[in-house]
Amino acid sequence: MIEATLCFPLRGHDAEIDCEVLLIEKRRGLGEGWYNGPGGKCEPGETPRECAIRETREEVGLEVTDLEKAGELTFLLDDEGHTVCHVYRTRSFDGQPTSSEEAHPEWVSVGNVPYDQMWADDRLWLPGVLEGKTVVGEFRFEGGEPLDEAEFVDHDLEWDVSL
Ligand SMILES: Nc1nc2c([nH]c(=O)n2[C@H]2C[C@H](O)[C@@H](COP(=O)(O)OP(=O)(O)OP(=O)(O)O)O2)c(=O)[nH]1
Repeated sequence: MIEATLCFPLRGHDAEIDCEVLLIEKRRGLGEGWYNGPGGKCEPGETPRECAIRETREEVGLEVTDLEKAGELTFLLDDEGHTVCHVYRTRSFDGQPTSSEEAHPEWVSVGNVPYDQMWADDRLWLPGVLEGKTVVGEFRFEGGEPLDEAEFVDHDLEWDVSL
């Protein structure tokens, strides 16, 4: 199974109207053209936390620290494990988000996340993650590779788990 990560940097107050999340518009690869958090596949020998920090640096030039584990998501494609994705959030970072070949960063109000331009499952778990909850989820897709062209058919979520 592919091991991957997502990191959601947050800034502002906890109240929904004030708080913003750094999303990227993905410019290539899986999920191209959609919004997501910075992240990507783990390299050999790398921990998911190290991967999330590296991917955020490579994609948007931000040095994130104090990552809090917020979720563990398993994506099944045609009943086989395809990707396990480790989800982090953080309020600690240095630098200014900068566009790269892979990603165009954008601060978005957490009440205004463009779920209609994201993976179909994100509206089910990302709001809770941005509110500070933890989640373990399983998401079933059907229709063959690539995952981002398969159909999202079913899910199972457990909240407030210890990760
Ligand atoms: N928000 C969200 N992200 C997902 C879903 N499924 C899924 O693989 N991802 C994430 C995990 C990874 O961060 C990212 C895919 O990895 P990636 O960005 O490295 O993919 P890529 O094909 O561009 O890889 P690369 O060749 O550039 O290394 O998409 C999903 O359903 N929702």
